[in-house]
Amino acid sequence: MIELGVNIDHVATLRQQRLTAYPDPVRAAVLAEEAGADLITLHLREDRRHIQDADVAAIRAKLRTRMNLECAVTAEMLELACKARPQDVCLVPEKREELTTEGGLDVAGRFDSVRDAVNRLHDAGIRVSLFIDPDARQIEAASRSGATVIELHTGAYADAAGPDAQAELERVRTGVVEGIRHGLRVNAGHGLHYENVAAIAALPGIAELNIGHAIIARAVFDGLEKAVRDMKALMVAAAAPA
Ligand SMILES: CC(=O)[C@@H](O)[C@H](O)COP(=O)(O)O
Ligand SMILES: NCC(=O)COP(=O)(O)O
Repeated sequence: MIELGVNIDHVATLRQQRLTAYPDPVRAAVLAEEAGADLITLHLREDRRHIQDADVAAIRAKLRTRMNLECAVTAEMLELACKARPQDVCLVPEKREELTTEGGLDVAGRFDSVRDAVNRLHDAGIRVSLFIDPDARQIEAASRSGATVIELHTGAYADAAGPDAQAELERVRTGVVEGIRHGLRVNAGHGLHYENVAAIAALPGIAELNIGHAIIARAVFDGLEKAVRDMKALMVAAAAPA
């Protein structure tokens, strides 16, 4: 069955905006699990704009499902990830000045450093996913790097309108087929919300969707548990039979 990873970064964004102790991303992670999240995703950014190092340890200790820790390919982050020992690490690109993650990791262009990072994380017993654009060259490089999972960046699909959205959906569909052809587990995420998720969840072979901003935004009005349950129900209803 298709899995939902709930990204709780933006609970921490709200906390960091005032440097208060609330809202607590650990509580958010626990509530999301209780509402049907299959895993919890969090992004420890180099600038620590939302998730903090202490959150990673606290959430790791509490989770009953699994943790998908997103981080950049840097010595500091790899060290922290190996120490935290999440079940999954998703390597992502990062720019300090960006509003949100722009595009996928350039695995083909940074091949040696990505392959070394994958090896190091595998040696620590951590499964590795690479957050990449739905692009045949990047998928091939991801497969050569030794990673067993890719997460296709759906931001371009989410931002597109009209016929462009259909073209971006086709890019993701082709990416899923290509990833599976390389023997990879194929996940997707970024910018997915209650109106655009069904078409992605319906792609045959897609394993997991990681969704944060839209769920946390919906939670303001509906509560986190309902926001998670409703997203999961949309995904499951749309998903192609295995
Ligand atoms: C890699 C990714 O898509 C998410 O981690 C997302 O980046 C989280 O939100 P911000 O980009 O606002 O940190
Ligand atoms: N990897 C994508 C993710 O975790 C969530 O992205 P978003 O839904 O917050 O855009």
